[in-house]
Amino acid sequence: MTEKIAVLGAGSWGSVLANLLSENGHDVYLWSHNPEQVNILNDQHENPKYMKDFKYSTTLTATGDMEDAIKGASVVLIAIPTGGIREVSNKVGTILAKLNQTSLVLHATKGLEQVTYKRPSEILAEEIPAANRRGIVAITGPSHAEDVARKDLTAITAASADESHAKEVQVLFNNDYFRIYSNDDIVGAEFGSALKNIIAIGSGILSGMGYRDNAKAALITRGLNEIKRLGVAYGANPFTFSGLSGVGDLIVTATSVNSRNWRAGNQLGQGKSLDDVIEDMGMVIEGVYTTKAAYEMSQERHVEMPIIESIYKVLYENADVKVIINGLMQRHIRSERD
Ligand SMILES: NC(=O)C1=CN([C@@H]2O[C@H](COP(=O)(O)OP(=O)(O)OC[C@H]3O[C@@H](n4cnc5c(N)ncnc54)[C@H](OP(=O)(O)O)[C@@H]3O)[C@@H](O)[C@H]2O)C=CC1
Ligand SMILES: O=C(CO)COP(=O)(O)O
Repeated sequence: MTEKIAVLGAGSWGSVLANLLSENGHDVYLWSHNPEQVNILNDQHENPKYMKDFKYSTTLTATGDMEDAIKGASVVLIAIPTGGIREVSNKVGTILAKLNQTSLVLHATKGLEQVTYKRPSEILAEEIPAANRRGIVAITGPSHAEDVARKDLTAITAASADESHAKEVQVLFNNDYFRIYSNDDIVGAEFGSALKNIIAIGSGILSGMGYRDNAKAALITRGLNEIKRLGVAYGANPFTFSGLSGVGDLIVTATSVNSRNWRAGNQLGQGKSLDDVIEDMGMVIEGVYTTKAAYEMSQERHVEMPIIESIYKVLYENADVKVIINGLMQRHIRSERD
């Protein structure tokens, strides 16, 4: 069945998901706050800042008017970085209430809010009145926008406390190259997808310093342990971290040159400053901000996370990476299962 779907956020991920949904036959409105970007998307079917050389479907409509995008949409998908999701969700809530409309709300954001430590779905629940949302679903998992754009085989997770909503999302997105699994543990799915970005930065740092595959495997495996520990302390199901939103997303981000988090780490490992890395990337590096939130959360709940704490010290306290690595390797010896 054809649905009207609003996709909010025309960066790399929002625009590629909108394109996929449009090619799946839905009536898709892609909202951007940048009028110039809207014009180029509608006239030339391109999004040069975010997806160089990619041609979007001619059936996709871009708009700068959020109300126009949302009006009559059964589904609203928010694909905005964590730093902007509260502001955009608040606008969505206001518009839905004004229209007296109830929609299924999805998000594709991977991070934790600064200061509040809230997950994206918690922010949506606070900003969009309950009467105007039928449910909240997180779509997350190993999925570089560049790979989805070229129709590479991709499998991700739709997670919702009410799994029936996640199942609705499966039907909207599934096609012959994009497959969605459902999960009822939205807490675990959001923790896994937020925290993997920190480990991806660490993996990039190691590569930038010349370390190779053994180091990467050690970091990913022990990093996953820390992700799981913090997630479980905040109510996640440990099983979720073995799935697509856990180890799956960790693999794709911590091993790929397509990952902005990995690339940021790689440049840091080669000696570039964090400010220069952020400026040159021109796209969001979620892990930089999530590192701060995760470190503070681990302190609050007394969860031991030596790797994430080390990455925090490198990013925020200008710690010497070689000294940090030495400290990690010389920690007290212990059982793998502790
Ligand atoms: N790229 C990917 O492969 C994937 C990304 N994700 C996640 O999706 C989320 C979005 O990432 P992505 O699309 O890659 O990010 P990008 O940096 O590519 O694009 C971000 C987009 O959001 C817009 N934006 C940011 N803040 C606001 C705001 N307050 N109001 C309106 N628009 C805003 C930006 O506008 P402007 O151009 O004006 O800055 C830009 O269009 C992130 O959490 C990311 O981790 C998840 C899976 C895959
Ligand atoms: O989440 C992603 C892939 O699943 C994208 O990761 P980056 O933001 O590091 O590019």
